Amino acid sequence: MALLSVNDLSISFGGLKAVSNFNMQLHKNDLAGLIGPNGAGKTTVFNMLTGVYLPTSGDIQLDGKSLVGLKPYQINHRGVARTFQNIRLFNDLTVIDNLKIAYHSHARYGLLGAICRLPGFYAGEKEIHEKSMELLKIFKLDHKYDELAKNLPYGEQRRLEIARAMATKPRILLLDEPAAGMNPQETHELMELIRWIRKEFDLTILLIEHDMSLVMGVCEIIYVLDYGQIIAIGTPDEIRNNRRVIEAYLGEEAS
Ligand SMILES: Nc1ncnc2c1ncn2[C@@H]1O[C@H](COP(=O)(O)OP(=O)(O)OP(=O)(O)O)[C@@H](O)[C@H]1O
Repeated sequence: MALLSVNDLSISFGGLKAVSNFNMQLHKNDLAGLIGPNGAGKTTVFNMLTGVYLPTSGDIQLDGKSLVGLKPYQINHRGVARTFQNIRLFNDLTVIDNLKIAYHSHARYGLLGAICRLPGFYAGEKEIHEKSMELLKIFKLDHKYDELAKNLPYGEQRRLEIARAMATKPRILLLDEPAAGMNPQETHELMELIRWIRKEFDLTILLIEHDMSLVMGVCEIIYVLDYGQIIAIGTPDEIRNNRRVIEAYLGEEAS
């Protein structure tokens, strides 16, 4: 059975049908891409998968259970985490505090434990600190744990955002344009990182990306959207040579 099964998902905004009959099956450990010209509907798909938008029709199932109608935090607790096209860090918090917030959303001690500073609170805090440092090490940000997020260079902010998503222990990670604003060297390192976290954390990854070197370099299966509809699904080689895909991108260049 597919881990994530998306069936005939559609959404309209007023008269605009932004996504029509979107279907997708992601299996455990898949590394998939979602591409398409500007305005094709890619982020809208992510927003439906994560509960930001309620689909007009269709279903999204994780392990056979519907996610439709759940709040974003509930979907996150079920195992779906994401990053955003425009980085959304807590800019005035330190690097490590950005991670601790994500861990706290899954902390075992309750509000009473925190307010009354019960023993479980201190044990929990120590564990969260240690886990945050471990994750920062993986993302090569441990030496910057004490810096404000806003002072990190752009590529590091993107890495911190992925680390924060990983702190919620997802089974599926959705990355919205992870290479945006990165130079070729940073993009190359990001590719390695994506491959590595998929393997290390036994993760399923779906990414939106305009950087074709990254998409073609890491994704095993690619879904192509144009005007809200899937126009092709295939391996990087199949997609590279697909006439409809080439035409969709040529149309974008011409406009
Ligand atoms: N909340 C909204 N209200 C109205 N229209 C919306 C809303 N969200 C998205 N749209 C429209 O839906 C369409 C798809 O937008 P979306 O942002 O999903 O495209 P995209 O493929 O992610 O584009 P890009 O690559 O430029 O980020 C666009 O026409 C957009 O204007």
